[in-house]
Amino acid sequence: MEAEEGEEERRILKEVFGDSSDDEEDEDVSLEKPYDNIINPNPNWERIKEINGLWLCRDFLSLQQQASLISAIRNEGWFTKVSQNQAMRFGDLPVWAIELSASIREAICFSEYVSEIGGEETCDLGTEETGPLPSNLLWREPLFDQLITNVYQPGEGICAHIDLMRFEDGIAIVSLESSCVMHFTRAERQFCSSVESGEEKEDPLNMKIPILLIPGSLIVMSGEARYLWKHEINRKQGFQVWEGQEICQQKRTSVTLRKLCETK
Ligand SMILES: O=C(O)CCC(=O)C(=O)O
Ligand SMILES: [Fe+2]
Repeated sequence: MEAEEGEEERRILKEVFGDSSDDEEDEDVSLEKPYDNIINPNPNWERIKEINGLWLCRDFLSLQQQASLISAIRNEGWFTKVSQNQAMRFGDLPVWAIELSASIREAICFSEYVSEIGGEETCDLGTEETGPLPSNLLWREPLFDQLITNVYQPGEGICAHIDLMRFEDGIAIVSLESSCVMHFTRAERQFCSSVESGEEKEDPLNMKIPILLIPGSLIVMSGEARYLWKHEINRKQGFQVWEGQEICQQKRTSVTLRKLCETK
């Protein structure tokens, strides 16, 4: 069984990177490495303009890093049966998750952000107002001490929710294996009554904001995005639509990193 799994991993790596048997340069694609920590030197961050505190980095992990992260998760042995679809860790995280947290911090603090302040495009280096995480969260220690890995089969998702208050502000989600659309809706939806009919009409601001999470992408939520908006992944027929096309669903894995609130 283990030998079969090793064979399967080699087959996937070969599919992603080609046959590297005689190529010395490719020898660092090692299954032994917990997680390949060479970060993208220039990740592209996108501020989601409708939602304060929501940032998306589509090119956070290279194909190689995604493969080594998937391999590290698989090596944990958490998901040996199809019925196992979630694993949580608190406190001391696996080495690959500590390295992933370090990569998240680096991707945030070494990037330049294009943001719109007063209608003008400006480039800022991770300042409180413009970066994916305010500096008090970015530099806390540890950045994250709680991990959830979720595995979703086609059709499976997660209901609209706000993450529990026992977690601090500043939450990161890394997507792997396949794309999905995550929808954000305001936690307190507002209604206004129509004078004529007495019916409740939804405020136009009560939008549902779709975000495409591709494999290797990272989203970071803080402030309003974390506390005032719910997020959900509805993978029922008709909900996973992007640019007018229903996404072809496959197995998806995600890694959510959070920090537990201090207990008094
Ligand atoms: O799988 C995801 O992308 C989201 C997971 C999530 O929202 C959670 O675990 O709270
Ligand atoms: Fe969540």
